[in-house]
Amino acid sequence: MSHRVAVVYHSRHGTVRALAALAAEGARQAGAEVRLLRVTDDEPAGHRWPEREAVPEDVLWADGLVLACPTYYGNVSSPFKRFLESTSPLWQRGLLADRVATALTVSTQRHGGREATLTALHHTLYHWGCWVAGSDPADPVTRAAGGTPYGLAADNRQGEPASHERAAARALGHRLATLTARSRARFLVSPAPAALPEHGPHRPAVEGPTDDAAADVPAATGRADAGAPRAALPRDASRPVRLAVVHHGEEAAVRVLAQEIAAAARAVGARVRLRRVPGGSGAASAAWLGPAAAPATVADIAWADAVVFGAPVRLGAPAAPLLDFVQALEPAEGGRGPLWGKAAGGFAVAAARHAGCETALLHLGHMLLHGGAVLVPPGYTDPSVKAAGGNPYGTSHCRCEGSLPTPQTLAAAAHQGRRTALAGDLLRRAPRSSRTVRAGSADAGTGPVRLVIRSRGRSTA
Ligand SMILES: Cc1cc2nc3c(=O)[nH]c(=O)nc-3n(C[C@H](O)[C@H](O)[C@H](O)COP(=O)(O)O)c2cc1C
Repeated sequence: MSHRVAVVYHSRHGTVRALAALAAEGARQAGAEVRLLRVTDDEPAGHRWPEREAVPEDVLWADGLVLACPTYYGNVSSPFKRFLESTSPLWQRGLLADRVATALTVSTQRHGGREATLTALHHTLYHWGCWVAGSDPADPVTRAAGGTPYGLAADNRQGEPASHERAAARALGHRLATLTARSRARFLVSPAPAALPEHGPHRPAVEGPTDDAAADVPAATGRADAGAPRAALPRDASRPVRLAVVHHGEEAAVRVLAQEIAAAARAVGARVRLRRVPGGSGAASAAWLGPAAAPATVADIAWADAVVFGAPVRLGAPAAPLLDFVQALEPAEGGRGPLWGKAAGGFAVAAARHAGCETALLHLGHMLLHGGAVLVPPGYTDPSVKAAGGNPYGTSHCRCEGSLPTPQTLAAAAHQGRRTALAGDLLRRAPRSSRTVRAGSADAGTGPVRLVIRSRGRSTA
């Protein structure tokens, strides 16, 4: 059974529809089974396009999604937003997570809110727990179509897109379907969450200078691996998945979150490099945190299959040294940089509850899309996310809750570490015929290695 892509569009005058149809064509060329579906316009005199009306169950059916709508006042058009909101009962049951998804929009003014619309569509996808892919920044058709890596942003041409936009739409559908095929090589396999650690002075979850040389040795004293399986990742014949955890900031909260993410990924079988971006004015490190991680290099990102970045929040964005480091990953024009095609995400530490953790993580996400990464946000894919304050964009801690992350936030960080490693492992593999692994089957594991097999709510309807 091939992978399934739903292309859902709203279009009043036909331009979005034309591009959506081309994205569907590109997805089919990449081997996907495709549904092209419309959201009905609310203009009584508007067109009634012939495609079937989308229903929430189409999202359930799909492994991959292209969300396509016009830009209205710098935002998602209201009929399309209504469709997104109609999925709420499925979202509440956690059934929309782990689709690979991308976005497409059209506006009349070149700078009239297209990027705002694309990123607004991403926000919904983060809440669903989907993986967010943009257009390929290394593909010449992306540059020819205006260069946004957030999806496709095209001119309003009354139903007749220009040839460079047609090519970009096809390429977007093709890329989405290719990534989707990888993502569903198997259902995601998540380890059972470890018991919440006790609050108090944090014992480093990853000890000493951490690098891949030590990475095959499970963390001996860490809390993140307590009760977690030792070999939960579906093993590739060649090597385990590699995760780089790159943080800036010496303060305890940042370091502890980075260590927790690293240890949790290591506990499910990933090789991990915990790295630090030096510079700036961070609070001094506490001695009990152990030696500082080695400085991050571009080679660490090139080595990794998945990356989690973290930093303190400064003025609503990640602190400048981390931004500098991510900027340095930008490839030469037309090339693929070290982030390209990899699973990526972030965590943030702010001074106050609403002082920029969300904006910092969204900002980081934009940068990662410029590198061609696939964003793997936590969404609400684990109870720990809501217990930690419910940030679906990445793990976040505010110093108003203490200098150290709460046990709930540590659990959310551990979940993000496992999830990002698992996604990285799937994305690095070539598509292959998949075997459905069902909860409760022998494949689900027995004894001390207990796996939670989470079906993605894939519908056969
Ligand atoms: C209510 C409304 C709001 C709009 N807001 C914007 C806008 O913020 N920026 C812009 O450039 N175009 C704006 N437009 C123009 C639409 O983006 C354009 O008509 C649409 O993308 C065409 O797509 P379609 O051919 O698929 O209907 C707006 C149009 C309407 C009807």
